[in-house]
Amino acid sequence: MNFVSTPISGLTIIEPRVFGDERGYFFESFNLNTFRKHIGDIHFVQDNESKSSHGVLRGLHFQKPPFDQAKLVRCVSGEVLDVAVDIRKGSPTYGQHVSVLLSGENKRQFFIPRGFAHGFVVLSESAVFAYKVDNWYAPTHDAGIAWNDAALGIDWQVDLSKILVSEKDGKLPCLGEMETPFRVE
Ligand SMILES: Cc1cn([C@H]2C[C@H](O)[C@@H](COP(=O)(O)OP(=O)(O)O[C@H]3O[C@H](C)C(=O)[C@H](O)[C@H]3O)O2)c(=O)[nH]c1=O
Repeated sequence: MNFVSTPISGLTIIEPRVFGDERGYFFESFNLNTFRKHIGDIHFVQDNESKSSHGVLRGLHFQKPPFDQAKLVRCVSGEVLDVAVDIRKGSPTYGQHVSVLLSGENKRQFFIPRGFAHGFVVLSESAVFAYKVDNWYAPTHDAGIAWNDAALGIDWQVDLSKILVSEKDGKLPCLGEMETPFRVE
C-alpha cells in the first residue's frame, strides 16, 4: 500500500497493493494498522455508496462542526474525477484544491481530512462510489460550495453542458459568499 502526499497537507492518495491471479484480484480496501502508521488514528463510523451516470456531479459538500467528516473515498467501478477543496481559514492553501482520477481500474483511494469540501464528477458511462466517514450523517449540518465557483478554478474534465447536479447542489454558495466554519491556528 503506497501513501502519496499531495500539494495540500493532509490530502493523501492511497495506492493499495493488488493481488491478481487466474481467479481475479484481491486487495485490502482499508487496514487501520497501516492507516495509523502513515496517516494517524481514525474511527470511521459509517460507510456510504452511491451510483451515478456519466456527467453526474455530487458536491462540493461538507458537514459543519460538530458533525464535520473526514472521508476515505474510492471508485469501485467506472471512473470519476474526485476533488477536495481546502476551506480552512488561515490555511496557506485556503481555497486551493486537489483533483484525483479514481477508478475501478486504478483502485486508488483519496483520504480527505475534516475541513475540506468534497465532490466528484462521473467521467465513465456510470460509476459506483464508496467511502468511509468518521462522523455520522447530520442533515441539519449539511453544507457545501458551488461546483462551478470560478474562484476555485476547478477543471472538471467533462463537457460542462452535460453536468447533472441535484437541485440542492445547484443552489450552493461560492466560497467567497460564505463564512467557513473551519480554521487552522
Ligand atoms: C450523505 C448521506 C445522504 N443520505 C440520504 C439523504 C438523501 O435522501 C439521499 C441523497 O443524499 P445526497 O443528495 O446528499 O447525496 P450526495 O449528493 O451523494 O451527497 C454526498 O456527496 C458528496 C460526494 C459527499 O462527499 C458527501 O459525503 C455527501 O454529501 O441520501 C443519508 O441517508 N446518509 C448520508 O450520509
